[in-house]
Amino acid sequence: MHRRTYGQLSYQKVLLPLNSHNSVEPELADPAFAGPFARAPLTLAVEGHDLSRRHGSHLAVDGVSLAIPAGERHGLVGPNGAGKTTLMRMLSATLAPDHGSLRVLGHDVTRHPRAAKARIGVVPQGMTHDNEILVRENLTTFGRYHGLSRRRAAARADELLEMVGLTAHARAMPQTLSGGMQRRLLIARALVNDPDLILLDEPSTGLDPESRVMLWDLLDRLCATGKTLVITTHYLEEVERLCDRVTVLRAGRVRHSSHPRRLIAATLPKYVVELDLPASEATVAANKAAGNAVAGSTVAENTVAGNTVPAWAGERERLRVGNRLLVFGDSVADLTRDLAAAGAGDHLVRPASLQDALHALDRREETAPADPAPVTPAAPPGPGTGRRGAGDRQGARHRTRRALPAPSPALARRIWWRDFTLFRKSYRTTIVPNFFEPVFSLAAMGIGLGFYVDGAAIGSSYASFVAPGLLAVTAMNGAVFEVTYNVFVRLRHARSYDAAVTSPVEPPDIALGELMWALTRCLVYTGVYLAIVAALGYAPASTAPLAVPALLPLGLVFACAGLIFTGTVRAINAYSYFYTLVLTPLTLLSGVFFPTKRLPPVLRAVAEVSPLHHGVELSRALVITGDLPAAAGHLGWLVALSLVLLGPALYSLQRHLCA
Ligand SMILES: Nc1ncnc2c1ncn2[C@@H]1O[C@H](COP(=O)(O)OP(=O)(O)OP(=O)(O)O)[C@@H](O)[C@H]1O
Repeated sequence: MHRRTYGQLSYQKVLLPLNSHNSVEPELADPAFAGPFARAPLTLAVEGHDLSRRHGSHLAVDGVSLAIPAGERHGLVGPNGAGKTTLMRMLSATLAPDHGSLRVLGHDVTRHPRAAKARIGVVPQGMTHDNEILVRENLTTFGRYHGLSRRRAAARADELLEMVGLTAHARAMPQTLSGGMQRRLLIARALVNDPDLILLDEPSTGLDPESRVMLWDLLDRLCATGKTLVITTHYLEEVERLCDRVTVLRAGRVRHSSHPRRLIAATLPKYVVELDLPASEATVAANKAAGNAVAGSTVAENTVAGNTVPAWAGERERLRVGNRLLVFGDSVADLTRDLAAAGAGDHLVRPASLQDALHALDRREETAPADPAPVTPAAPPGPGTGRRGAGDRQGARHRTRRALPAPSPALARRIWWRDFTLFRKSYRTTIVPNFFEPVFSLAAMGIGLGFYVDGAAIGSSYASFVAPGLLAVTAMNGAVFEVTYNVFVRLRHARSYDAAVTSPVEPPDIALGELMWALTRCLVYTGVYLAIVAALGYAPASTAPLAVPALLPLGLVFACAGLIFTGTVRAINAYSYFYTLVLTPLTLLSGVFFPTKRLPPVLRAVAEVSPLHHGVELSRALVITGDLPAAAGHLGWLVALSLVLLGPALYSLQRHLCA
């Protein structure tokens, strides 16, 4: 059924529409955010020179140079841990190299990551869906991150869902899809911005054979329109089938780079016959000890149909992989004749594959005298694919630093919108704790306990005293919850921010968007609570409505503090310290339930500099006494503190998302 959805018709629909300037909202159409329409003709899609990157003390990418012509399909292969994903993250402008220079689609990725990302599509290795929103919303939200208008993003999502055969699942949650369907969703998301360069990190993992063929078909069609593909995969037949060029990485270095067939031809004869060897443990051990896995070595005790291998294989190149023996030759007829003469019966003779070539090259390197120089046939024009020596890197003057971008309010609004979309669906579950908790506290502490409290000591009824204090607590709690647990889960577990930063969204945009959403919650909850307090007659001053906007700086202080804390914690349990050792004592001791002058002097001094205390006093000044000068003093203090915390909060996610 879904085969047809990959067909020519839907594909054409998907590729064409974004070339219109009208599809991107004007506020995002500036040179720094080039958007999908900045399409100068390019000869090289990727120009990387001497790229290195460490993760801690481990050198994951070590002096890699790459030149990928526009329109090329480039395969990156290598064993686990070779550095493919690290290199792909550099190409996607989400990870800066420690050393070296990298231009992608004409943009220096360390200086202008947004401009580069606007023209790149990324299919990541991990499942980085936004699991809090629906399948279709994943695509519309991502379209919004790329600057599409709401209507355009919706239309684009429908086109892409149809193309990858997920229309019937548009209203499902991503985690309910099968693994292969989830990967198709990732592929659709990568195409939202009609990218010029598509980076696919193991895209066919988890796809069934039919879906894999469909993926290849789709990639063929994308390439036919001049798009550049870079694919990492462990399926080498996929590279042979798809790629114009393959780069082989090992231990972070380029070992080989060539057209797959040229690499095979430069390494091995054209054909191979594959034979099962008797696999007695003694034989395997003896072969290993004698180094018989190496092409051309003696395999005296291995026999095929009673003949020793050398007797019929002659001087042919041989390669042992496990219990299989591969014998190579340039002529099918010769191989077949010799096998028949040896009485080996029918055997499949097949063309030598990339897998065979890489095995042979690995074995040669393992046994060759130490010579790190890679085999690099036929490099394309450009900076080349070789590796500079360690001396060159040590001599490199500059250490590459990724620019810290200023937050974009337009993109932050899209993060805010995503949170709002989620809230619209789940407000019933958050409404109870956030709306009613302060009301219950007022009823129990203010009205109930207040019956036993001498109102004369505080100059008003106890409930009137507690009500504005709880308003400040509501502002604090409303703001802080969003940037602690929720942001932590998106950052560390769901990893949906990892996906967002492959679009022009940068970590400070996410931080700003989350702060804006925290303030929205603060505004809504304090507004509703104040309305209840006023209805009960505990907000006598005419200035009381001003308390809602005036408490926003208090919310911002705690939202910034929560976000900074979130940027430092590794485990969600750490929040119990934050809530138990910081927020609870503040709530109990900052003058909400009794005047701070009742505290011992040291504790009183600490309590009275706390932002919550200033929020409580600000709230009382506006809700009870209407004392505007006193309110202005507390407000000024809170504004100053929030400005101090804002910078660190905006960059608190940078280290996690771009390192
Ligand atoms: N964020 C990180 N922190 C610490 N080490 C890392 C990080 N990312 C990668 N590494 C290490 O860097 C090396 C290269 O990892 P990378 O994921 O780039 O390899 P890969 O070739 O993509 O591997 P695979 O084929 O398994 O996906 C590995 O040793 C890995 O453990």
